Amino acid sequence: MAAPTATTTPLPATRIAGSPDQPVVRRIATLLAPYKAHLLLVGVAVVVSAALTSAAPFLTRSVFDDALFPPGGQPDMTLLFWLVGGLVAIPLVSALIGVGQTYLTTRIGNGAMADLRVALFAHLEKMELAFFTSTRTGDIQSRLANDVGGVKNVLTSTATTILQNVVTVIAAFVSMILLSWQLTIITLVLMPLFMVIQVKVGKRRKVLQRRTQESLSEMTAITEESLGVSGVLLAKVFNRADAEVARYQRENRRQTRLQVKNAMTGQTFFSIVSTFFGLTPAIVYLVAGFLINGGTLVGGAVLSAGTVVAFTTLQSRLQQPLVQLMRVTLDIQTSFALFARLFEYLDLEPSIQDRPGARVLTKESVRGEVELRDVWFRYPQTREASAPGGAAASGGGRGAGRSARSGRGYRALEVPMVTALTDAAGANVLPPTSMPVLAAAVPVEEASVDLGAPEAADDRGPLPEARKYLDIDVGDLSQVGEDLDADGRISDAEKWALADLSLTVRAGQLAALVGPSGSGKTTLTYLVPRLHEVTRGAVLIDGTDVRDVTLGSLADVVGMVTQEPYLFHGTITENLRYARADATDAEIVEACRAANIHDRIMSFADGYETVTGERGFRLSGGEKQRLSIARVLIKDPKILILDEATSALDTATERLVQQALERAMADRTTFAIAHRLSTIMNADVIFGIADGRLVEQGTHAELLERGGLYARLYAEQFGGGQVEARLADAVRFTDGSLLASVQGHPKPDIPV
Ligand SMILES: Nc1ncnc2c1ncn2[C@@H]1O[C@H](COP(=O)(O)OP(=O)(O)OP(=O)(O)O)[C@@H](O)[C@H]1O
Repeated sequence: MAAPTATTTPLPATRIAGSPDQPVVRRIATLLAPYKAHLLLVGVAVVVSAALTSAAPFLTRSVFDDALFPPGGQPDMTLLFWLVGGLVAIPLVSALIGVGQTYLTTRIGNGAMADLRVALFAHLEKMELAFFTSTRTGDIQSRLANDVGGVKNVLTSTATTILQNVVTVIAAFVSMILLSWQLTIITLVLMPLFMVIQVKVGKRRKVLQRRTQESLSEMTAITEESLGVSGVLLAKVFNRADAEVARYQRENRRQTRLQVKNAMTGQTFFSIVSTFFGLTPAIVYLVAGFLINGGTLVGGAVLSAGTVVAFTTLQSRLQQPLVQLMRVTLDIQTSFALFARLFEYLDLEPSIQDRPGARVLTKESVRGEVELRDVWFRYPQTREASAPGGAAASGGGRGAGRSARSGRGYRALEVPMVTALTDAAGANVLPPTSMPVLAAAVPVEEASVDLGAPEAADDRGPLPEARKYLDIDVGDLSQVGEDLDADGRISDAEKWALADLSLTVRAGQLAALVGPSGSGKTTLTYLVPRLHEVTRGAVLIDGTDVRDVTLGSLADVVGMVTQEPYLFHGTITENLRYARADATDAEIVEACRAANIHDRIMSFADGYETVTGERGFRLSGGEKQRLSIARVLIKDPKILILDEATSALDTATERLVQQALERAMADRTTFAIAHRLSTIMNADVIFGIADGRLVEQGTHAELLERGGLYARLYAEQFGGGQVEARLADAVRFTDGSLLASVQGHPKPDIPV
């Protein structure tokens, strides 16, 4: 079968990134739409207080021209009382309105911000796994925290500030024209120039803001990577703490520089504007003198002392809102950079989601047969939400690689266990449909599996004939795929993680996946719960394409015990109830007993209420594995995917984990990425995977007889049947004996 053309999920055209500001404005408006009523109230408050503020200068004029210095000569005290009363009432009422207005705007702003944050969080939860393996956690966190926080001001007060100031400016402007249009022209003559400069400053600030946020992202990412338990451990082990500090310091300096630049951009401009407004009253007095002297007032209007005083009062009142308006406009322009970053994430289309009309898979109705039919899969290209800076994926930090591929210890090949599974459903499950495909594609002989020669026997300690298989060179095994390249099946340009793969596991069977490191075993298992989506072909459960059922119901049916079990910071009970919120205490204890972890839990001072610590770091690898097995038992899925990961276990806990796994595998379809000989021997079917292809399948006996990939792996990894499993601190032999090792190398002189 020819390799299908690659179909990577394209990044949907971002409607916001790089587009003009207009769509952003509309989206911000959408964000504020639920708060229409509040906004209306704020509008009323703004107009009322602006009207009151604008009325004040007219009262002032009357104080001078009608009450204090009336044409008749004597002050009019009654009128003066009324006018002073008005002048006192205006600031009082304005202050009260101000309190209400602040309450409303704070509610609107914080509410909209919370909505945005939740929308972002919910959207990110829907993103496919591949997005997270290629995006740094710190970048995601930074957008949720720093960027959303950055737009807070815009959402909280900007709309009101604009409205308030626009109304004030308009009212003051109208009043000024009413008082003297000539003087008004003097005051506003430089405004157009100011506006042009302001737009330019805004553009510069926007660029700076984007860079500042990217730098903040980088800082968050560094913190997240370096100050997490794993990061600290890594830094300590490699003595890189100083280097980590230097990295953080460098980014901090950049951040400081950007912040200062950001703050200083436009300051000169604002100083000039303020100076101009400060000088205006003096200019007004001078021009007033010329106007009065030259008799140039149109229509014989009189420029009274009161008018001049009222005008300069208004003019000085105009200054503040005008400057504020300019600053706010600048803030908005700047905040667009933040909104754009946020909307970029919101616009990312999850590449794996429910199809319209997808049906619900009920646990009760599922038998658990799993078929992979002509499956081709390649990892999608990294999606970068943020082009400049590339913090999303390309960041040169050490985390980029780490998050893209979780680090794993050495392992030449994997093999399973299970003694309790006595399913008699037939050992070889090669379905008639896939048989020809397999035969035509990669019969094991054709795959030219070159596993390299076992190391020469030496005489280091006991069981020399077994020991020679313990130091397999992973590189040798990884060459398998290159042979396929030579056959032209997988070209260099199109490196498929899985290619032309068909297999079936019947309900209740145990299927062991074996093959060299990087051959695609994990990838294959991830296709079943749709953590990754097949590029071509299909994965079927009981004959139903997994794409035709809802993701939620699929997750209910498929359970996983991964290599590095994840526990969140919380109590043991909370971690276990994550599988099923309504699990009773009795069910939890029962699952823990079955997973061989109950007694250990009870030995902790706080028992089931023991806090597991960040990512369960307070627990040993074996304890975490058993807890994660208990968790999957509580979930009770029909299909189980498990990675035995024996290399993380020590001799003391390995047996406990093995027993727990045996119980977990019973009565359900199981895909085991097998690391134990007993699992392989007990498997109903063994699938040999090399370079993303199924190169052979059958039972242990069949595959041994065939003398292909499995036979070689069996000889080298399992010492031809003498090695049961490789553990963190020893090698366990099938006869029960142990050989202590350091980093996988036998140390016969260390007694176990
Ligand atoms: N998220 C990813 N993005 C790109 N490539 C990936 C990703 N995860 C795995 N790969 C690649 O896909 C191939 C198969 O990897 P996979 O983890 O499935 O192998 P494996 O057989 O489970 O290996 P191991 O036994 O070491 O766990 C490898 O070449 C690996 O580098």
